[in-house]
Amino acid sequence: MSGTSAALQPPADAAPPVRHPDAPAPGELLGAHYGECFGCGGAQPHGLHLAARAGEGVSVTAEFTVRPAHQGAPGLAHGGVLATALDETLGSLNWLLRTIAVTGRLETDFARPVPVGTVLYLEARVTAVAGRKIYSTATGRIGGPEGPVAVRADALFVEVKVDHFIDNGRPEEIRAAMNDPDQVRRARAFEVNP
Ligand SMILES: CCCCCCCC/C=C\CCCCCCCC(=O)SCCNC(=O)CCNC(=O)[C@H](O)C(C)(C)COP(=O)(O)OP(=O)(O)OC[C@H]1O[C@@H](n2cnc3c(N)ncnc32)[C@H](O)[C@@H]1OP(=O)(O)O
Repeated sequence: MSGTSAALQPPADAAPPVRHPDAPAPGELLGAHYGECFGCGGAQPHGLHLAARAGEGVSVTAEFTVRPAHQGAPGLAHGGVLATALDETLGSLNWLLRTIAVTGRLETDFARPVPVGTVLYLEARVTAVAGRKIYSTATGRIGGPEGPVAVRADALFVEVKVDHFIDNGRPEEIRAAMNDPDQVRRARAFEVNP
């Protein structure tokens, strides 16, 4: 079963997404947006360590290997972890729009069980943009990049300013991020006209 609720249908005045002229080239690894990120950061031992690459247009591909720390049922990936992999892949589309956006809504279909040890081959693309609202879709395949779809998601991301994090994040992590030149550079790389 699959489907998208009315909240994820782009409005009539939505526009096709525009790849930012300074977006990373197709094939380029995007790297982590934050080292402590559970989805993509290298500093989280049990994190997903998801590695995303720019694709054509406003699309990305990514791979995530399911490890024992990601189990829900014995030997199978936890659904929430798989949703995280989809969320993170969709979030990495920000690099191509050069927009900072956070997930407002994420609708996920779980079509097949995903065993520990599996490589999940993810693909995501932006389908439409309406003001601050960014509509996107993703799939995760198993057995290879052309294998059967195990999970899929449709999402609405909402554009925010860097202040969203500064105002809402715990002060110690925000302070550390603002004192880290690499982090400041990465945050700026997400912004239009940095
Ligand atoms: C230098 C130091 C600083 C460090 C900087 C670090 C840079 C890092 C760079 C990049 C980070 C990227 C991270 C990616 C990680 C993966 C993605 C995630 O997991 S993100 C985490 C989970 N998501 C949240 O925590 C959002 C929590 N929610 C909110 O904060 C708000 O609800 C927010 C921002 C989503 C919207 O709030 P509003 O007050 O700004 O705007 P309103 O008016 O409510 O919504 C705008 C439009 O969107 C629709 N909308 C909002 N939420 C919706 C929903 N759930 N369903 C449908 N529509 C929704 C509304 O109906 C409205 O539409 P109409 O303009 O009226 O047409």
